[in-house]
Amino acid sequence: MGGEDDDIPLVAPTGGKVDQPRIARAVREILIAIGEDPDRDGLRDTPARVARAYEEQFAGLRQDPGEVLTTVFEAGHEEMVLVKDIELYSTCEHHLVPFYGSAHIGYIPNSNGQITGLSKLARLVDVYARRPQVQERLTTEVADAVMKHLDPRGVIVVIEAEHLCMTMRGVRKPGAKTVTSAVRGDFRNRDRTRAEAMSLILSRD
Ligand SMILES: Nc1nc2c(ncn2[C@@H]2O[C@H](COP(=O)(O)OP(=O)(O)OP(=O)(O)O)[C@@H](O)[C@H]2O)c(=O)[nH]1
Ligand SMILES: [Zn+2]
Repeated sequence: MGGEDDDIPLVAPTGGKVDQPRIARAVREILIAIGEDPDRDGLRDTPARVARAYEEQFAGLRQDPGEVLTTVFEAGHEEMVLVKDIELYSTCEHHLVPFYGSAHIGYIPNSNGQITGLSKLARLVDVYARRPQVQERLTTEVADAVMKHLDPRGVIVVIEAEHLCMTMRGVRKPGAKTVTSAVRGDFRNRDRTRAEAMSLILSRD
């Protein structure tokens, strides 16, 4: 890669924030490169706006999944807990365009009956979704975080998503859905447990 910005060091932003001025400069460059006038009325504020949007879109890079799953109760419940249809929005790391869909997370608490707040599972999805991602890694990262922080007997994560990089450009196949799963512990070892979770996930009511 050449260009006048070669002397800018490749360092991660500090202070828990993205480097907004740097993003704004880069977006201005992109606008020029596509043949736009970055100083016309409609675009003048766009570089700064994109920088602010990226602050939110990539906030997960600076969040610790362990902090999200801290609220752990002992409820004595040792059967499956399943939160389904968790809406998710992420950014494809190949094209930096969105992919979006639903995540479903089921787990079986350990013999201490340790459970977490239901909202924490949805927050966990956001921590990993708000990063440049591929769907497979998003799925395994959520599963591994639940295993690590809740120490359950098993976890299953299923994600269904549509990728705008396959819809608005490239192969252009609107409606194509990618389904990924990650199973750990009892969900991996016991066919009936996995089948029960899948039938609950696939039931549409
Ligand atoms: N496995 C996987 N692939 C993804 C994901 N998001 C996007 N892709 C794919 O990443 C691939 C990148 O392929 P490349 O050939 O390097 O890029 P490209 O020339 O833009 O490819 P096309 O999209 O086919 O035009 C494409 O096939 C995308 O569909 C994802 O979450 N998981
Ligand atoms: Zn893509």
